[in-house]
Amino acid sequence: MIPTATALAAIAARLAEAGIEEPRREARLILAATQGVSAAGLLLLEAVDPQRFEPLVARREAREPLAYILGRKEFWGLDFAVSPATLIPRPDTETLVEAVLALGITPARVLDLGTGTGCLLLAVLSEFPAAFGVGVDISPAAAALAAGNAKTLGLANRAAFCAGDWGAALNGTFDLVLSNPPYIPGADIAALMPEVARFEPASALDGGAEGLDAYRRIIAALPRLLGAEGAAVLELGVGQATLVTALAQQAGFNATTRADLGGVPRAIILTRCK
Ligand SMILES: C[S@@+](CC[C@H](N)C(=O)[O-])C[C@H]1O[C@@H](n2cnc3c(N)ncnc32)[C@H](O)[C@@H]1O
Repeated sequence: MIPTATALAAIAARLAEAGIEEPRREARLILAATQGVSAAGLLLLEAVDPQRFEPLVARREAREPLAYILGRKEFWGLDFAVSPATLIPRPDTETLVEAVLALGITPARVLDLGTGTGCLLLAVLSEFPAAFGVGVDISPAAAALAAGNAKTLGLANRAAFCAGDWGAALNGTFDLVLSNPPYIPGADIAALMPEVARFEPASALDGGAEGLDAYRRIIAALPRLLGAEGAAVLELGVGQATLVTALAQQAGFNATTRADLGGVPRAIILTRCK
């Protein structure tokens, strides 16, 4: 055992050396998780066991994302299990939940294409207690992860998850279609931070040559999947608002955008042109 303060300082120094942006905060989170206490509880621990934290610190030094190491990530105030099968939920994606709430509708049937952890669908279901949702992902492991999250969050009776290629296997229409598709141009992925480029799956990131492949597929499916009064809310990558708006308008949709906290148009809201 070593004194907690000594361990904290040593871990933070190693993480800083590895280029981690918030080394002390992450050191605290790793220590707390491995000693089985909360971050506040760590203050009361006089000594910690290095054997427990060492393997996790080594993984983080190698730039594996903290969320994969701890296996959890918060989104919209809800706790999600995460795994390398899919993207780690991002705060920017909460802009889509805000956009849904701003629509002023009460959706009964919600579809989430590329559901990943299920974070978007489950956050929206948590806001609409009478809604039922379907989440689809090309990765069976992601669909299973999302189903587990629905169960943990007490939403399993209102959510179904399946593996599939966007909406290809689905029949029927939805009041709300959500998607945070892969939208990074393929050639840009290698230059992203190591946590993303080396650890998050290409299937969750790679949007093809211009980053627009998934939008083309999803927008083409919307006329069939969206009810007459329905709305689709899709996440946008930086600088994609104009191009995705053009794709949506060509397909017969009105498009508006909503900015994230950084002022970037992050969500595009599509409704049928009347
Ligand atoms: C950017 S991630 C978003 C995950 C989650 N919705 C979120 O917001 O954190 C994109 C997701 O789309 C899934 N995906 C990629 N291609 C797909 C396809 N053809 N059909 C269905 N899902 C697909 C990926 O496996 C990944 O989970």
